[in-house]
Parts: sequence; C-alpha cells; structure tokens
Amino acid sequence: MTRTPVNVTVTGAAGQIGYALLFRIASGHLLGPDVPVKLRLLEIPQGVKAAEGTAMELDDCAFPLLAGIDIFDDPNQGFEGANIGLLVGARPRGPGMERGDLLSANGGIFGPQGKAINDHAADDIRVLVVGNPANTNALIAQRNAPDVPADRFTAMTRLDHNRAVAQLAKKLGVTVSEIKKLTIWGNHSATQYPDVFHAEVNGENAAKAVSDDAWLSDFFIPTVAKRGAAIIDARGASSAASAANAALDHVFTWTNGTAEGDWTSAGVVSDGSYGVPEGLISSFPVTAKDGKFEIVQGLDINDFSRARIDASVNELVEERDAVAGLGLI
Ligand SMILES: NC(=O)C1=CN([C@@H]2O[C@H](COP(=O)(O)OP(=O)(O)OC[C@H]3O[C@@H](n4cnc5c(N)ncnc54)[C@H](O)[C@@H]3O)[C@@H](O)[C@H]2O)C=CC1
Ligand SMILES: O=C([O-])CC(=O)C(=O)O
Repeated sequence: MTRTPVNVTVTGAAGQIGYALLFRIASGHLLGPDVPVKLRLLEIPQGVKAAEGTAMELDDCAFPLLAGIDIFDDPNQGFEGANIGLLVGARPRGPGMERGDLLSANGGIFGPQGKAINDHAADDIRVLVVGNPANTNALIAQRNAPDVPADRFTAMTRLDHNRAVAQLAKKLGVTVSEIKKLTIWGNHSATQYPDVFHAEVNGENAAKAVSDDAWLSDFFIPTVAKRGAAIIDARGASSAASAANAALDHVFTWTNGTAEGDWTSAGVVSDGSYGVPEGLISSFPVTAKDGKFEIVQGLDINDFSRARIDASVNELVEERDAVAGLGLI
C-alpha cells in the first residue's frame, strides 16, 4: 500500500458507539476500500483500559487498511495531525431525559476538544460531532477553533435521515434506494423536522405518493423524531450500531460526494439560508462535492414545513444562548 494513511481521531472510543464504529472504519467503510487509516483513540483516563482491549481486538482482525492504533487521554495528543475527528465521547441520555438535558454535562468536553483541534489537527481536518446534544456541541467545538474554517465542523443528523428514509420506504412499499431528496431540518432532538415535500420516490413527489396528511403528522414525524427514545426504551441503552453506521455514511458522503440527483441531511454551519440564523449548526438538505457540503438552495417551504423548521431552529437558538450563558462559546 503506497497511499499515506489518513489519521482518524475517535473520541469515546471505549463506548458502545465506539465499539460498533472502529472495526468498520478499519475495514474501509469510512473513507473507502483503498484508503489506509491510522486510528487515534481518545478516552478519559477511566476509559483507556477498555480502549486498549478494543485495540487488541482490532489488531486481531489483521485489517489490511489499518496502519496503526494509538490511545490517548489528552485531547492535545489525540488530535495531533488528525485529518478526520469523530467526536463521539459524551454522556448518553437515559430513560426520561431529553438530549438538551446533557448540555452542561457534555458542553465542557467540546470546548477543550475544539481548542485541541484548533492547535494540533491537520490543515484539512473535518469534524463530525455525534455526542449529544450534537448540534450545540459542534457549535461549542467550532467556536473554540477560530483558526479552522467553520464549515469543517458538522453535527450528525444522518441517523435521523436514514430513519426517515426507512419509514417512508416501508409506508410506500419500496426499497430505501428508491427514495431520494429527503431532508431533516433543524436540531437532532425531538423538534427535528423530517420533510418529505421535496422527497422523491422513483422520480415522483413523495408527499403526493403518500397522500396521507394524518400519517405524516401523527406517525411519520413523531416516529422519526422520537426514534432515539424508542430505542432507549426497547434496548435499555441508546442507539449504537445505527449511530455508528450513520457516522460512517456522513463522512463517506462528505469525502466521496452525493450521487447526482440526490442529497442528504447534515448539521452544518448556517449561512442564513432558509431563515436559519447565520452561525447556528442546523440540519439542512446538503449535497457534497470535492470534500465540501453545500446547502441545497431554492426549495419552496410550505406553511406546514415553515412552522416546524422554525420551532426546531428556535430550540437551537435557545441552546446557543444557554451555552453562551455558561461561557462555553
Ligand atoms: N447524533 C446522533 O444521532 C447520536 C448521538 N448519540 C450520542 O453519542 C454519544 C456516545 O454514545 P455511546 O457510545 O452510546 O455512549 P457510551 O457511554 O457507551 O460511551 C461514551 C464514551 O465516551 C467516553 N468519554 C466521555 N467523556 C470523554 C471525553 N471528554 N473524551 C473522550 N472520551 C470521553 C466515555 O468514557 C465512554 O467510553 C452520546 O452523547 C449519545 O447521546 C447516540 C446515538 C445517536
Ligand atoms: O436518543 C438518544 O439519546 C441517542 C440518539 O441521539 C439517537 O438515537 O438519535
């Protein structure tokens, strides 16, 4: 193998998402089947031993693409030379909690990590924040990394996107690959808005194909928005394999591009599009090309969608103001 390995830093490496994620990164599902990777695992001191165990198992897989594994408990070392940062490490919510309840618990993690990225990561660093509340944690990291272009910080709403595609495909009796141009707007929280009005199923408008407003309002939107809580209720632990899968999808799309005639959803820094205040990290419909996400422009937003997008964006404004009040940004 002659290609220089890509340095991938994964925080929370010893957690349940980490365990579902690392083996797939090492087998080529993050960047592609011909891109070697070096893993840099970042944990808190109490998590280092378990991360070492995972590293032993990674060795034992003899992955041809895995060029090395290092383990750290210091973010400055963990992000040294990082090309990709997957910020997973955070406290997950338990039954009865909203993701916003984690703001102060997890807010303190993302400031120092943003600063470490600013000071030590490679110039082409791309960051995906998975740890909840993902959008606002991404904002905290981004604001603490003033030398890194803001558009390198993103938050994960791809799991919501994939959940919405799966529910819509089920309703219409089609395969997931027949659905295109679905959008998750706003926050990765119960206020998020999965929008089918621009989605297509085999080239036909998906909302018309559904033709069932009650299903949209009373089943589809709440099922997607509250899926995380439903998984916690059923499993007794938050989504892990599907979250890891979505993180791989997010980065793979970011670096390899979206297919012609399709888009995906990602939490990206708002440029003011669709009335979302500039600087917030909000989910939008995005295309990816040449390693950059672009917000899809020019979509008509009907009143039904407008009210829901505004509600979720207002929540992001409140979260931003809360972390500003805590001195985190
Ligand atoms: N955006 C999304 O769609 C999703 C986000 N999540 C979030 O992902 C996060 C991780 O979830 P799990 O892996 O299930 O949790 P977990 O509790 O199994 O693992 C978290 C790991 O992070 C480590 N950690 C804590 N603080 C750290 C720090 N400062 N630096 C490095 N590592 C640190 C812990 O030691 C632990 O090993 C949670 O915030 C969860 O809510 C989960 C599912 C989907
Ligand atoms: O719901 C949670 O706390 C975990 C999560 O973000 C999800 O599954 O979407």
